[in-house]
Amino acid sequence: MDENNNQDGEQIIIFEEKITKVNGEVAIKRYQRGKFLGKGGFAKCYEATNLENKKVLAAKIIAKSSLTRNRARQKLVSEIKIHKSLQNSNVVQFEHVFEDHENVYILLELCCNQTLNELIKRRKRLTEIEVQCYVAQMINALKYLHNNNVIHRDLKLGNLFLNKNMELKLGDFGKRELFAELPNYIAPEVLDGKVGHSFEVDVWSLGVIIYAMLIGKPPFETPDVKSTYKKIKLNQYSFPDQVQISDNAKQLIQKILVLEPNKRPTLDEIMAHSFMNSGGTIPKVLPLSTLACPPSIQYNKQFQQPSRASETAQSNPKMATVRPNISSERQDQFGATSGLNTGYNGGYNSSQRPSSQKPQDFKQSVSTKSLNQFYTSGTLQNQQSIKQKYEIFVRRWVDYSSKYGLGYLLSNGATGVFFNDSTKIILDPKTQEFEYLERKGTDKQDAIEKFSINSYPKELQKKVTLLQHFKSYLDADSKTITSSDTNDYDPFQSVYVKKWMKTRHAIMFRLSNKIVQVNFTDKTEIILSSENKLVTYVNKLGERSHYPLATALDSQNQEMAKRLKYTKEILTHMLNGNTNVDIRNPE
Ligand SMILES: Nc1ncnc2c1ncn2[C@@H]1O[C@H](COP(=O)(O)OP(=O)(O)OP(=O)(O)O)[C@@H](O)[C@H]1O
Repeated sequence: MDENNNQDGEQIIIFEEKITKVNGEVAIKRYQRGKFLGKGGFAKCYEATNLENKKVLAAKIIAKSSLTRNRARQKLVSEIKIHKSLQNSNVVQFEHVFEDHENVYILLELCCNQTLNELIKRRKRLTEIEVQCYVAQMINALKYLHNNNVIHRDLKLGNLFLNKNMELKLGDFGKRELFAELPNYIAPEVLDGKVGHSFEVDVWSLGVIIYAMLIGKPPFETPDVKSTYKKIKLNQYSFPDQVQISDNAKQLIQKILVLEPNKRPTLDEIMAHSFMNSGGTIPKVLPLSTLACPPSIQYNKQFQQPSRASETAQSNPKMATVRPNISSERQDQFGATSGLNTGYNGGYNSSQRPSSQKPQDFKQSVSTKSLNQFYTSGTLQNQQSIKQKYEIFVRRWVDYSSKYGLGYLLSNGATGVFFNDSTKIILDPKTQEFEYLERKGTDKQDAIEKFSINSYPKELQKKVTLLQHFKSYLDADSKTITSSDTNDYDPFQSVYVKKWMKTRHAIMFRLSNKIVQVNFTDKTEIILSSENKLVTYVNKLGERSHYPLATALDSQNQEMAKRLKYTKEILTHMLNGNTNVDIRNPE
């Protein structure tokens, strides 16, 4: 591998394949190493661009020094041999292999949306329509493998990749050390060391995967390998009460997870099971937005039986009403933005206040005592104007900063995005006009430009599309938006998130109306209006109370006072530009 610097001083790493022709001439193919994708037992994986045709691939680079053991070499050879022979729309495409004196390079189809393992970590669990979509694709891959007499033997969430179009791709054909890691997905007969175990081991793992996708963790998970073995061998697992899944889903898992291999259903039987086959259609692929959040109600409607589509229970993630006739149309909500795909690391979170916790009327909710104190502090302005400014806060938010930014919905109905490049966008819910804020040069203030959602400069296309996707997600629970919310929208005073930061215990927003809002993980909230010298506290039950800022720290309400102190601390960090702090628990 050669290392060089480009004009900007960035390091460029090139690796080359030398091909010696029959006539002795040497041809060289060059690849530029790109972003690091991950590390396996033997390989480091990077994006790699073929400099001849600019095709971007995944390169698994294996140091020859790690292959000193015969067994490791044999396993690598068998991985390459098997993988090279496979071609299926749901199997990671093997592109090429070559070596130099240092490394072996395996070039594969790039799956830039990571694996289902990262997806589940991010999303916690998936909805049934998503699980059906992934199971249908897994079955397609497994049928192909089994028809070609290949047993994968190492099916797990981490080997199920997602490419830029969100197609599921089964990868990693290099089962090396069987017991190298926690054996969560391994079939009991494999653990027993029974010889001749067959295709049914993959079916078992598929059952474990279905369980893990729906429940959020594998069924036999324990802190140590020995207890997991024991649980698998005794087939000891249960469905937690706190996660609701359909009876069809439970039945399918129970049918698959049986100790006797030949009693497990075949792949065709799984495909014909009522979990996969009870009305509606299964999307061929899922929208990119599902990397961060569940598909919207509108999206799900397209795949439900017409009779079910009108039911209000759609918000229930239990969706077992799909048939296995896969819809041929791509239903990618992000369609136009698929070029935005890059790797994805990190978290997702969202906060939503039940609609019953809509802000109460200012007059009713401020106690007479605190109001008196407030009046005497001499800062009271027109009560109506306070109400308006004071009421604008962040109602819902989605942290997708690992890729794009923070999306949020304000209490006045406006949707905004704080992009990772610090530009901001805020959409007027009534006129469908948006403001785009960008800091230019050395300016201290953001420059504000106004456009309509139907006409804006081409370079804003990705951002507007993202705004719309954030909006459709944040609006998904229509109960949280009422027309009275949008009536609060004041076109002359558009409010947006100016800064935000997250700690282990809270997320903090600083709004352009000088409001600081902190949402704690225990659902309590502080809203600090420096302009009105007012603190609003939302307790764990969603009840709101208001305190004059001057006396709030000494308040009888210890719970609130602690959180206010915490707010002041993070605010100081935020104002000093330290957004990467982790402050002690507010308690
Ligand atoms: N085709 C691909 N596209 C994108 N990322 C990939 C691709 N193949 C592998 N990776 C990523 O590269 C990392 C290393 O891959 P590798 O297959 O070596 O890992 P592994 O399966 O964990 O290792 P092992 O084979 O030792 O179990 C993984 O984190 C994986 O997510």
